[in-house]
Amino acid sequence: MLTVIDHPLIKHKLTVMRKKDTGTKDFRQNLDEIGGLMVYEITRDLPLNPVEIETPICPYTGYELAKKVVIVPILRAGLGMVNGIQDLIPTAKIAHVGMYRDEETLEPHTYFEKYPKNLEEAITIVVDPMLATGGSSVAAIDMVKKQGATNIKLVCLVGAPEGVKTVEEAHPDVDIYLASLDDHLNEHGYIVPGLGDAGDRIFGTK
Ligand SMILES: O=P(O)(O)OC[C@H]1O[C@H](OP(=O)(O)OP(=O)(O)O)[C@H](O)[C@@H]1O
Ligand SMILES: O=c1cc[nH]c(=O)[nH]1
Ligand SMILES: [Mg+2]
Repeated sequence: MLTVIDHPLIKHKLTVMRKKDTGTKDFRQNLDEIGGLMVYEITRDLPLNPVEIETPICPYTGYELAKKVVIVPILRAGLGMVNGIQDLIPTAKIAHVGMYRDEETLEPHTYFEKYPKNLEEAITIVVDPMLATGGSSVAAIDMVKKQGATNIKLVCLVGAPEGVKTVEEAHPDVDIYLASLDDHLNEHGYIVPGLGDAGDRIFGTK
């Protein structure tokens, strides 16, 4: 299922990121902040266990998260979303999936993967600012499923309808969250209106 998170703060910050004159520092900071704001929506259905505690006044049955959360950034650009999410879920473990998209074929190529143990028991949150053709996200979800992950969420900033369709068809069990569903892909596979190359803008490589 696709959820587009509709929030004035996210819209404001995403507009700053879309501006071509926004520099690396502000781009990164706004991405970080949007990651944090998206967490509320992403975590709305996290299961809880009851836990017995003592307040200063009396015994109380409270709650704690029932499952481990694993964040899986798709390198490089996905790294820009990790801090904002981890700030709110400090116990989250981080996996890494390194992937680049071939500029001609638009096919994803994997160059790194590293996971924490027991993904099958975790809530796995795959993050990448850009969902364009969907090739990278589908490949990353294939990889975490191979590691045993069953409860998977895909969190992107900007998505194209083409990419959403591709992920939905390949992985109908995965919930997709976006800050914006954009219009289309151009002839180079870039999202329109989009925000350009997220990795280059985060790391200042262009
Ligand atoms: O949906 P897709 O068509 O697969 O495109 C999206 C992918 O492209 C970008 O990564 P890129 O290959 O530029 O690598 P980078 O993060 O290192 O810049 C982006 O961060 C996604 O991972
Ligand atoms: O628009 C796009 C498409 C793929 N990757 C990006 O960084 N931006
Ligand atoms: Mg890039």
